Amino acid sequence: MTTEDLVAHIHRKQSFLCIGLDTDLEKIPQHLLEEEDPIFEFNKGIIDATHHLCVAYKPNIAFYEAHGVKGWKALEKTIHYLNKNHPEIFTIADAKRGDIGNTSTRYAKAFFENLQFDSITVAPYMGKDSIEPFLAFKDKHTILLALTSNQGAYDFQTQKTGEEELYMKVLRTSKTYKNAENLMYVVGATKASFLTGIRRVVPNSFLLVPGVGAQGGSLQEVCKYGMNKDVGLLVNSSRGIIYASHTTDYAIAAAEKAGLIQQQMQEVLLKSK
Ligand SMILES: O=c1ccn([C@@H]2O[C@H](COP(=O)(O)O)[C@@H](O)[C@H]2O)c(=O)[nH]1
Repeated sequence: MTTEDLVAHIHRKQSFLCIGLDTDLEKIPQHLLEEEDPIFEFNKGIIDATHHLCVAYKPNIAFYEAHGVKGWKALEKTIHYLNKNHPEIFTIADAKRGDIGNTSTRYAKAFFENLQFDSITVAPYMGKDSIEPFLAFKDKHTILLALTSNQGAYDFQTQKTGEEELYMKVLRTSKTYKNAENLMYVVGATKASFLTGIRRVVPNSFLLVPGVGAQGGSLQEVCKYGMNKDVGLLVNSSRGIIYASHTTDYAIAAAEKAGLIQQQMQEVLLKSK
């Protein structure tokens, strides 16, 4: 998917919501455990109820890998279901990969070619030759971890390396990579006050912003400091939406939560006109 397609989709739906499919067998409604593939059934219920309210879905790969072959099959079914029924929706494999170039190429093939995701999250720690193999795929997007939402972000990411903080160095250096136009960045909603500085370095890039909802980040603050002329934001909520109810009405409850966020996003978009 091109960035232009994503921007048009955001304006059409008046939403820049990404719903996280962090599907946990211990949290999904009990009745689904009787299904042959409870993870897929849960995801299908969430997608059917919420697809008109969001522009992206982000399965976190850990929740699938934890179940071995069964989990991987559920992931495969989920991405096929999305691509077949909602091809306009931007899909993010939250896999946080990255390795020496030869290996990164295999990760890229696994998620971009085999599974047909539109994007993947990648850790920047191993540098240029670990990231460029992902960037080589046309109309696929590599979402680099810049400033993450967790407390541990302060251990390394905000520490100075020479003149600037490590996350700033990640932003600035990655802009010099081949096919850098295919880059997006993860910035946690819990770090909204950093967004002004981040926008000085990457004014035009899309930011994937996790951390509203369960982690307490503020949508309003993220929009205030992070929005650009193309909106430039995909704001993710996982648990806050998909576990709004733990019983048979889980999909309706998820749609209600997603609808509230979409309304707030619409208000922001109208005001920014
Ligand atoms: O900095 C980061 C990077 C990734 N995540 C992931 O996003 C979701 C957030 O889930 P919530 O339930 O909305 O808190 C989850 O998959 C994380 O692994 C992040 O939170 N922060």
